[in-house]
Amino acid sequence: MKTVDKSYMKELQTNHIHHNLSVAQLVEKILYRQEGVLTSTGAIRATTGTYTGRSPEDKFIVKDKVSDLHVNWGKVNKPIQEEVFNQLLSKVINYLNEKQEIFKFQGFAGSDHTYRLPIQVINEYAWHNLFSRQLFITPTEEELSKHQAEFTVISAPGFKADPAIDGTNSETFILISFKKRIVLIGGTEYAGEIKKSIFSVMNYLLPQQDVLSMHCSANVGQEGDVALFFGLSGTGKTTLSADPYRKLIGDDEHGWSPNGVFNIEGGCYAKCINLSQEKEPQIYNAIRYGSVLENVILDDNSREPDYDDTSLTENTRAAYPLENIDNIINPSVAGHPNTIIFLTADASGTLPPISKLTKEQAMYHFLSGYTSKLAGTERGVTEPTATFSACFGSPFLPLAPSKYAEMLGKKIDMFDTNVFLINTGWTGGSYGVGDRIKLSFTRAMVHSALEGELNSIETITDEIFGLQIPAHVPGVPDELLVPKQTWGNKEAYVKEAQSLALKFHENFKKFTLASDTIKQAGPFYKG
Ligand SMILES: Nc1ncnc2c1ncn2[C@@H]1O[C@H](COP(=O)(O)OP(=O)(O)O)[C@@H](O)[C@H]1O
Ligand SMILES: C=C(OP(=O)(O)O)C(=O)O
Ligand SMILES: [Mn+2]
Repeated sequence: MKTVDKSYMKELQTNHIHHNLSVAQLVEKILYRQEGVLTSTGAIRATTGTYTGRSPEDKFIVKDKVSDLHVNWGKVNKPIQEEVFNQLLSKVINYLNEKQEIFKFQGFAGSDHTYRLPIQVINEYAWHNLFSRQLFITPTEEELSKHQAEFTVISAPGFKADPAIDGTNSETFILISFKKRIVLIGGTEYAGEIKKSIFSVMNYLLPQQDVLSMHCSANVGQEGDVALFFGLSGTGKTTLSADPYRKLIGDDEHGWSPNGVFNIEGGCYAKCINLSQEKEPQIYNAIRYGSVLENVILDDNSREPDYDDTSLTENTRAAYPLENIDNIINPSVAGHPNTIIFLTADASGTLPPISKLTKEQAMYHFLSGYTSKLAGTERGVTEPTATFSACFGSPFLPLAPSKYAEMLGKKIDMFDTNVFLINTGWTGGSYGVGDRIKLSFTRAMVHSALEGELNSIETITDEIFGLQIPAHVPGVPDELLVPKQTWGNKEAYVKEAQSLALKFHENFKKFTLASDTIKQAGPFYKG
């Protein structure tokens, strides 16, 4: 049991806290408090005002004796002083004390009992408390009776900071103190901050216990074969892990321990943009009583969601517990991965839709974490922007990327895991000219990879990226597999691909400590 400084709890008045309200009670509160409305699906719909995605610029880690030893300070992990944190904490507590009622959820992060973290979330809003209940792991009554939180999230979106006085970047702040074991959130109603901040915490704590924490989804096949899908936001983790032929472990955050893989969460947080029953039936059907729709537009009368309407944001979301998906594995633990898929939504349209990576290429691409940020999930991103996000999740990694990469490398070696790179982005040209590759084709590629159909198939070497492209994938036209063949203008293709190759090399310069074999596993084209 960790020692937790709970002195702040003394200042938080408790008589107005609703503890562990059930889903039904929370739904009732949300409606009564007019925080949200009931939709035709049975789900609640809430809107979040200005902030409809994460605010990475507003996220800080408290610099103290504890964090200073471990945190990889820089653009992602920006330091904030202890005094600044303490002052904001007491302001937020005063703010919450003035509320008539607030909401507390107690549960866990981590479905493997050996590694789980008892957490509590204190919310200003009932709908955020419902979100927390659905996204984290709900305790049994017995577990609840013994529950002692080892990390606390305090979320007070109605409290806005004054950067000049409070020392924040804006009115919004997401502050993590590893010493006090508190996440303090203010100014933003985007619910994703709540789950992703605990993910950041797990990315700090799990590696210390020899567990690799991963920004990936996971599922398990009929033979018990486990697949991981790494990828930044919008690359397809949630969509591709929901698969009628495979049991879902989780859609976003996992640990890989000496026992195997486990989900950190108890629910999913799916994008709703253009959601259809036909293309994504599992997710569509998961949206029902107890689910939370965020920034989805409804028809005024029928209250039917219009998933094509992006007038509030492209980052519309549905939060629901894992049990809302038909085929899941419960508890969300499984063995060691047989196959790892790196997902990238390449807006340049030059990476092959699927390629098989050598171990060195796997390490190279894991460290690179190339994708295009898609509109909506982060503040300020309005069109696809090329980005390199180490380990496919750098916004959430307090430690140096090499820490996670070393652990992954060892595990891939130990379990002889196959690794593929799948481009769920553009084909036939870059963003604006080409199209996003059809989901049905990506699904066919994923199936072939997971069924082992591509392990001994003939391959074509990509001249620019040096990637091994399978010459045939059942259910996918051959010409789609080689990007150059899909482009009308071959010269434009070469220019675009070479430009991306150079971006890879430029980005990789910072990994000075990587071995030569890994450094050499990058694109063939070097300028
Ligand atoms: N070929 C494709 N592969 C995966 N997703 C696709 C594809 N084409 C379109 N999409 C859409 O892209 C989005 C992927 O988002 P999601 O699965 O939520 O990503 P993540 O969980 O990695 O953030 C979904 O809205 C999905 O419908
Ligand atoms: C919730 C998020 O993750 P993802 O888009 O990967 O589902 C997020 O990045 O805010
Ligand atoms: Mn997701």
